[in-house]
Amino acid sequence: MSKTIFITGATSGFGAACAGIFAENGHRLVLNGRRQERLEAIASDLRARFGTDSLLLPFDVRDRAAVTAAIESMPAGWRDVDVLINNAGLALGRDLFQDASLDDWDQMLDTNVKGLLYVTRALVPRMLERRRGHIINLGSVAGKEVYERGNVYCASKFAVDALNRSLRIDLLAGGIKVTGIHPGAAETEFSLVRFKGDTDTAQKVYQGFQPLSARDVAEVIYYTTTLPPHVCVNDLVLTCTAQADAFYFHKEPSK
Ligand SMILES: NC(=O)C1=CN([C@@H]2O[C@H](COP(=O)(O)OP(=O)(O)OC[C@H]3O[C@@H](n4cnc5c(N)ncnc54)[C@H](OP(=O)(O)O)[C@@H]3O)[C@@H](O)[C@H]2O)C=CC1
Ligand SMILES: O=CCS(=O)(=O)O
Repeated sequence: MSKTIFITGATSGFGAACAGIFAENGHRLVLNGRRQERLEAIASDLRARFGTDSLLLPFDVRDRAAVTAAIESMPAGWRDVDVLINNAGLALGRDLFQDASLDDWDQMLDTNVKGLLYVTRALVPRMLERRRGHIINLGSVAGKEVYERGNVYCASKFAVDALNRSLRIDLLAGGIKVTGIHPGAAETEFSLVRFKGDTDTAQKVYQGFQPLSARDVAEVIYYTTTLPPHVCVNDLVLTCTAQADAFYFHKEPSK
């Protein structure tokens, strides 16, 4: 049965890979991100390859009024969202607490925590009316353990972890599934964003080991949506084989 899958941050990385895997499997998509031209290119590619129907909602998840207006503007036939993937997010900087930028902190907390809350709060009432829905929130290994210079990014992902647990309790009687997905290092645009366009520094993050790909993460997310209605993956940490936790990697020296 075709489901409606709402993906935030679908212009890149995990979000774009999720769009691809759900399209391949016959589902229709509500795609969000700030870069409208990328959303259009992804939707057009998926329509050509799989005949996928997509509704594009290009808004900034930090803008509460824009989130509400976009979700209220969804045509009637699109409002029954079966799976919400709260994926939009970012890290900015890798600085000691005392050196870090307050603007970076604001952007991380506003996107990773408040953006997730705004989108979820707008979609949950209809899920509860239908007694059906699956909310999948992208946390991180950084939301399970803190690391040096991770301070506010880690805090934002610990907040996601807390919200997963809290939502699961509050929505329990409504029959809504809540899944936390916590990837380790994955090569996407994440490090390029974190290091503000410094490609050398971004590439060094992934040297000496094979990181997860966006597709690896999307396949695991997709799997959690294929289980019977009475089965929910509550919390899932996935790393590449060369990563044990937020700190420990096995890296081969560069040749
Ligand atoms: N890559 C990694 O190693 C890991 C990443 N994560 C988390 O996974 C999620 C996806 O990251 P990843 O795919 O790697 O990174 P990317 O940078 O490749 O993708 C991030 C996506 O988020 C969107 N986004 C960022 N800010 C906003 C905003 N204010 N409003 C709407 N969309 C926004 C971007 O779209 P646009 O710029 O067009 O708005 C983009 O589509 C993030 O939450 C990240 O923290 C977790 C663990 C590991
Ligand atoms: O969330 C992303 C992974 S890491 O950079 O914090 O290890």
